[in-house]
Amino acid sequence: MTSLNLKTNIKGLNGKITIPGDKSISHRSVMFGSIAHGETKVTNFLPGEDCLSTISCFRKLGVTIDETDNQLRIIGKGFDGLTEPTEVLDVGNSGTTIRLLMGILAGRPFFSSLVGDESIGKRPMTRVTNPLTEMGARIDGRKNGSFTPISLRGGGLQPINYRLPVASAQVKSAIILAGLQAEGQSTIIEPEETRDHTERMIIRFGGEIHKDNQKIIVKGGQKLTGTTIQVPGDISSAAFFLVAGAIIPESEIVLKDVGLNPTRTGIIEVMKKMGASLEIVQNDKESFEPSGDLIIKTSKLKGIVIEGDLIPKLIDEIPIIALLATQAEGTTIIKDAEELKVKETNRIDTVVQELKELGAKIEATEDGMIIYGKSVLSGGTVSSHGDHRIGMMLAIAALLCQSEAKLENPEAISVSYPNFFEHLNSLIK
Ligand SMILES: O=C(O)C1=C[C@@H](OP(=O)(O)O)[C@@H](O)[C@H](O)C1
Ligand SMILES: C=C(OP(=O)(O)O)C(=O)O
Repeated sequence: MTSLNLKTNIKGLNGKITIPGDKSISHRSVMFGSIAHGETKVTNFLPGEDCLSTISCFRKLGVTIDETDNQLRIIGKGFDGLTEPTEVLDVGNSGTTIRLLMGILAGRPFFSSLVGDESIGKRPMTRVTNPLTEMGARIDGRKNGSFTPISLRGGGLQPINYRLPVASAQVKSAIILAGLQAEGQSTIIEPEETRDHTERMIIRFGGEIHKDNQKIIVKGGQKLTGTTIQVPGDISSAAFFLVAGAIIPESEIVLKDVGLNPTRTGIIEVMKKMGASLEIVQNDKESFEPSGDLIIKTSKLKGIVIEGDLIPKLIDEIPIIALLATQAEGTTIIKDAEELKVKETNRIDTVVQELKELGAKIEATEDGMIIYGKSVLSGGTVSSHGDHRIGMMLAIAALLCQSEAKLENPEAISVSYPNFFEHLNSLIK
């Protein structure tokens, strides 16, 4: 583990950056390319560590995947073409990889075992293993099947009618992927709408799925066909520069080709409500995932309440929204965000602890946090705690710090944004 001296006391972030590919869509492009028949070509694939873990797992399942310059060529042989792995499948730090992969493996009549890093070892898996077991998969794992390492023997799945106990796109997607292999029709009801990239992928790969508000219906036994996927920029990565542009004096940043799927744009809604000077130029090119350019300028902000069905649409952006709120006049309250406790870290605790260290006035609550603005950030030594989003949030916070700031374990950032510091430095005069 290393530490990095961060840039502090900056005025003016100016310029244009092209945000790297969306992590959720990159994962799914590998998975769907693998379970479809024929060739899939992916452009603007995110070469972050999480997505590389997904590639590595599918190669171990017998799929040929060529990767050059953020482009993939995947030779899919259908669900039936996946083969029993001779090695353990290592998902690294990636919750999306393990949970969606279990949905695919649940339908495969062979044995596999899954492990991940220390953080994955603390994240709950029964939310996925319970419905998959109900469908007929045989799954076991540490602490009565709750945590990795996990072993799985799939095949012979029955369809399911399932009401999700938590709003989670990973759980929904795992059941959809198992449902595609079940005998009959499955129905999934989500408590709040979550990101719908899996549903869009099925249609892009020539399959069928029906959505009626929060009710999703998927038929088993469908044959998917390889296609081309152009991955848009990741709005969750863009979020760091949206906030940086809004809070650093004398800034104007253009973010090119950012994904604008309405199930992901909660951050835009929040920033506009807080008074940010944010312009959206929607791309008109026809795509299965909408995108556009975002232009952000230094803004005068006010505190707001963030809660309810907006939370799943900005769940990964809450750490950086907390920083934004420290620079708004008045109080910001974030509620209904208990899910933050089971991410790469307990993000309620890590955000509060690290922003406090820099001088922010912020307190944790049972389901979120309260941030009192506007506060002056001083400086100090902070840590990513091995969580990429905490690391990037702290690097942006440091830009406002009046004295030195040091980040421990900055390496974690390469999980979702390997060239983050290169992009940040290109905007500093
Ligand atoms: O489906 C996905 O790609 C993701 C869903 C979300 O997790 P949950 O489903 O656990 O909310 C999100 O936090 C994660 O970064 C990516
Ligand atoms: C929670 C995240 O990812 P995952 O669940 O895939 O580890 C994230 O990227 O913020």
